[in-house]
Amino acid sequence: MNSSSLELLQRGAEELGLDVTAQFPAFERLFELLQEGNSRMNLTALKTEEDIVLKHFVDSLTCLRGGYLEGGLSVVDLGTGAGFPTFPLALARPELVFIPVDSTRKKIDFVRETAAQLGLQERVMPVVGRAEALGHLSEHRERYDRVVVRAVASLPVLAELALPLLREGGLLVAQKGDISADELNAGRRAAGEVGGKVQVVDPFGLPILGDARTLVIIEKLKPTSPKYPRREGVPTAQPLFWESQPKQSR
Ligand SMILES: C[S@@+](CC[C@H](N)C(=O)[O-])C[C@H]1O[C@@H](n2cnc3c(N)ncnc32)[C@H](O)[C@@H]1O
Repeated sequence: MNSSSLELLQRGAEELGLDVTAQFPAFERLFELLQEGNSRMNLTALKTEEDIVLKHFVDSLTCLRGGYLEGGLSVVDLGTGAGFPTFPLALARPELVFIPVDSTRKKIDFVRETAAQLGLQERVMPVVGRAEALGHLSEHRERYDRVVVRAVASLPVLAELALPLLREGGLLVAQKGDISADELNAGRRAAGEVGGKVQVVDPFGLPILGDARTLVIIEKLKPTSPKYPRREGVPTAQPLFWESQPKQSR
């Protein structure tokens, strides 16, 4: 990465109250591995250094707003893709343990290899699978402190997929774009249905670029009914309380 990209990374991080200068070599290695991986498979549509720095690295770091990811927590990254937001968060917060989850095996293989290359294999432990299935397995159900999610689905879908994985008192940290009142309303009702409550809605601008983002925090208040998550594909095809809406990833 060139020096202006590193400067952008630090400027973006500073806007979030972070100093990532000590992690520059690791971010540079992550950038290289992403480019190598992208030449073998389609990992990300973002190709320029500036886009990757701002729209992947800094964008992922915004999940740290509000301090909901602090302390020695276990954090599921649901629908991690090429490892976002896991990698930037794991580099910035050495006390967190991540369980990146994705239904696509080749993406999880990439995340596992990248974690090893970055020396993060002790606290980045990827799992291949669909949230609909993992949410019913005793080794994953109601086990985790946090679920973090970026660019995967609408809020009611995220509530149904994530809340079963959280222990009581755990939090879903959903990083969204500009969320509509209808989506938020459906998300609130869905959260209630699966044992949670929307506690915080925090709209903000992506550092440097200003693109609209919203951090939505849902707290798990009581056990999720065993009927959730519904079987594979149903949460997305028929989102709770929002059935007429189109599929959405941000
Ligand atoms: C648009 S990508 C976003 C990836 C990453 N979070 C990011 O911000 O770059 C969505 C990812 O979620 C995964 N995904 C979607 N639904 C899923 C589910 N029900 N269970 C597990 N993974 C899922 C997809 O395979 C895909 O890799």
